[in-house]
Amino acid sequence: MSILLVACYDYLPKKQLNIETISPSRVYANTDAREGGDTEFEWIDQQENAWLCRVNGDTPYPFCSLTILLSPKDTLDSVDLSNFDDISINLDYSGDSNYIRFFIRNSFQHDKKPESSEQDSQVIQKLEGAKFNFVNIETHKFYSPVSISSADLRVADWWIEQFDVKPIDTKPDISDALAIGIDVPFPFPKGEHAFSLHSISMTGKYLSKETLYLLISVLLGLALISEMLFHYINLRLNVNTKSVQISKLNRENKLFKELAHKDNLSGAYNRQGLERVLVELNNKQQLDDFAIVIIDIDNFKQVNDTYGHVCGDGVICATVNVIKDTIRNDDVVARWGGEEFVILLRCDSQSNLSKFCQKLSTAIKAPPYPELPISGITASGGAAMLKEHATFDAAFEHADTLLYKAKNNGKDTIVC
Ligand SMILES: Nc1nc2c(ncn2[C@@H]2O[C@H](COP(=O)(O)OP(=O)(O)OP(=O)(O)O)[C@@H](O)[C@H]2O)c(=O)[nH]1
Repeated sequence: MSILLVACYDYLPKKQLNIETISPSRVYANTDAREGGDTEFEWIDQQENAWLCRVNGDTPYPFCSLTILLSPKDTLDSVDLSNFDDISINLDYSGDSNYIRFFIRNSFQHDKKPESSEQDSQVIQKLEGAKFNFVNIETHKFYSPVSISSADLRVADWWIEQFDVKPIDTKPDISDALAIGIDVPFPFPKGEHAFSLHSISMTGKYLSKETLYLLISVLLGLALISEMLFHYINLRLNVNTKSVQISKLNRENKLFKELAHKDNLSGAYNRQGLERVLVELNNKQQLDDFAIVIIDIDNFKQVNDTYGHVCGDGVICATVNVIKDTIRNDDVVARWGGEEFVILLRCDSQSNLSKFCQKLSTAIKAPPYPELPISGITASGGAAMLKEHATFDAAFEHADTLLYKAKNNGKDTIVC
């Protein structure tokens, strides 16, 4: 798109300015008669913008011009013509000059006020010091409308000398134009010179090449920034979605891990769960603060056989609930298998362990199963302080031995 715009720059639509040439309020004739010369200006037909300059030959530097103000005489506002690069002049000329001079007068601030006589009109006073941009055009070209480029304009040497203009200000400038005009450059041949001005128009690009390049650069920059912004927002959204997915996966992972460590039926830890707890306690070097209690429900086969497996399952769950209600938060209960449970109990002395065993035995026996068609559930168990054994396995074996002892001694007791 940008390349296309640059390539087609010359074919882009142009703006046009038609100079109003016949309004009496804008047209203004000037001759050397103002300075005592004898050159004469005469309208042939003012409506048709046709005039005559008569050079009588007694004035060393004769001049006779038609100046067209770009705004009415009373305001004399300036117009920016710098964006117009083509000037078309449709003029008929008859006379002996080889050149016609086209000029544009541009506002100029002089350090010193230009000299002008008291009698000079305000217009002349304002135009007096205006920069004189001009181009000489060969008269034979005027058989048809002549097109000139504003780049061909130069600043008149006489104007530079007359006002002692600094070099920096000697470049052509039509950005603040007050008037345009037609006259004959030096040497102005003696005799009659007839002019008939049909039209003057100027055309120019709406955008200068520099502005177009700047605009394209800005647009490309904006497009680039938008693109980057779009990708950034997309990326952020993706990251957000991914982090939501990751935290969901983490939650699910945690849940699955939890489930993998729990017994489906009773909700107590399973063997893997107990092992994990043991590893954690071992890492924290807290194992010695605990005791192990192994519990086995008495005559459970009979429960199953009498009331069915569903009832047996209920007894398992109820027993876990009783154990959970008896232990503290720091303690852990795991289903070791069948109707056998392992409790890790935070306990600092053998006497406290005995008290707990007694309490648990009573709690299991104390018909806590209103929803089940049975009562009189008892359990046997064995318990050991971990700190009194070299390893957990050794303590487990000892507790297991005590459990068997309890079973053999008539059940319904936890030995420690
Ligand atoms: N309902 C149910 N029964 C189970 C489950 N796991 C094991 N059992 C049963 O539990 C019974 C255990 O019987 P035994 O090992 O003879 O023990 P017991 O009848 O309690 O005898 P003592 O331990 O000597 O008091 C077996 O019949 C198993 O089938 C379970 O998850 N649910």
